[in-house]
Amino acid sequence: MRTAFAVDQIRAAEHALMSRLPEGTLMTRAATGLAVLCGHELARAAGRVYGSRLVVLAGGGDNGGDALFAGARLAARGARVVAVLASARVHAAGLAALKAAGGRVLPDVLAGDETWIAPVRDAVAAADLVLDGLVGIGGTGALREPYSALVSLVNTEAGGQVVAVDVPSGVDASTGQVEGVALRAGLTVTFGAEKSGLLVDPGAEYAGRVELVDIGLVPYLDDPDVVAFGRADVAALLPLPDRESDKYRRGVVGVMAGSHRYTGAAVLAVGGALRAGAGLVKFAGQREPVDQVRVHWPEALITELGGGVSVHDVGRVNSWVIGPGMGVGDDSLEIAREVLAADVPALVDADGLTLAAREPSLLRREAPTVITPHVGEMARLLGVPREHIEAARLEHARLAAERFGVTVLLKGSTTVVAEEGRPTLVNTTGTPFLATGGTGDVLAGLGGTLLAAGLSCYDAASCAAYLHGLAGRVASAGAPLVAGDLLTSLPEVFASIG
Ligand SMILES: NC(=O)C1=CN([C@@H]2O[C@H](COP(=O)(O)OP(=O)(O)OC[C@H]3O[C@@H](n4cnc5c(N)ncnc54)[C@H](OP(=O)(O)O)[C@@H]3O)[C@@H](O)[C@H]2O)[C@@H](O)CC1
Ligand SMILES: [K+]
Repeated sequence: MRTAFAVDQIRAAEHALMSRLPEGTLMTRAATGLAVLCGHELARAAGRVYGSRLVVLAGGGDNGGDALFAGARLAARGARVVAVLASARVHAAGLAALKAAGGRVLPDVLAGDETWIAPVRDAVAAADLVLDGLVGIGGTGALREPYSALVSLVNTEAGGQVVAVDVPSGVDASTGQVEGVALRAGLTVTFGAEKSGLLVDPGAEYAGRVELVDIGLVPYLDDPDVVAFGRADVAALLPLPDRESDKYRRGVVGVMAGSHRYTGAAVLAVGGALRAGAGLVKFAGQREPVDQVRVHWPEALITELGGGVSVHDVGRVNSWVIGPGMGVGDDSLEIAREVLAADVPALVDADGLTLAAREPSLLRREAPTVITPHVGEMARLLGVPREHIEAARLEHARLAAERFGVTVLLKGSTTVVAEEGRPTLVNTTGTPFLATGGTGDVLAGLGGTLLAAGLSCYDAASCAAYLHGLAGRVASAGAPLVAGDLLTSLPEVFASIG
């Protein structure tokens, strides 16, 4: 499991650790680790450290100090290092060390004219490696000049590897938010512990690969702010059938999905539930989706609603999945009320969420509830513009979890699972090719089966996101996928989890 922390947590741990160590120890540890990793990058890119070209961008705080000390170490190994100073108050000892090791300082960025641009651009374009020590966890708000101009220049001109020190400058280390410009790194070398903003888009995208340098902070950290599951975490939670299992013990999933317009949603949601290993799937819906589910999934038990047949006729289930393609009219609302009155865990998706935006009491349930909105649905639920949600995914997922008292799985470029009292989970599997119609229906079915098998909402949502993302990767292999491909990939994905 990867764990990540907010800036105030890092600061508290840093404080506790620093009080036990001679001054400068932590920066030495950080800069040493940074220099080693940069050395590897240079060896890979330029074949060797000796004679390679390095540009160090240094801001006015300790982030710049780390970069200057690391630059000094690489200069001592024969790298040709030039520093660009973005502040009049750069770390004095770091700068002295760099100069003593043979590093040079480029013309004054702060002179107020534009004479610095051409030499800095040439140096950045020719560099095997650019080290971004402009701003780390001390950054607040959008980057100011000249930091933002330097970052834009690196983003457009860098010819070699770009390494961010601790955090890419311009990315909020706690949230991953980017106001204005931020540095696009190929590698981020972070100190002590991962920062939450490195795991969540847009920050995660700017960070590139993340390497952690241990500086002894871990014993001083409290519970993580954000976690990401790995294969072993999912394997430990997934229920595998044993000799004692029968279909009822494995879990019975009720699926209420589809409508005369959207029959495919029902087929995909039922497929997701079956392929996730449900003991039994009971499908309830209108005639058209019923016909389609019957053809595609003879394994499902079917209840056709209407003509005096209601949700109650479905009988006992261990969980409900409700919403994909079910419609948002008054009939659908009535069905949603009946389903969500059941005393079993429920996963509410798609049209079910549109209905809940209309009638929030639908989500006020005694039994546990997972909601699986995409950004547009979340915008409707919370009544905020979708751009705000895209920019601040952690904040809005947590807000919805708190406001509605449910577990939230917010889909998108980074899928996030939020529940009060638990660290927010960030899903690291997936592919942009998953952004296509119907994939959410499969996810809903998958999550519903894990709920029926007895996983908590948090675990079910987190495992479903992980498995779904892996299925997307297997199905796409770098090419477009269709939602049905996920169903074909799921057996391989489950087998690989073991
Ligand atoms: N945690 C640890 O255990 C360890 C931490 N270490 C390192 O310390 C780093 C934190 O150092 P830090 O506290 O000095 O802050 P830092 O990130 O350099 O930023 C402050 C500078 O940025 C500037 N600035 C801010 N916002 C800005 C904006 N929007 N636009 C432009 N400028 C902006 C701000 O300017 P000012 O507001 O003062 O004008 C100031 O000059 C941390 O990330 C890690 O690298 C390691 O050495 C050892 C172990
Ligand atoms: K940085």
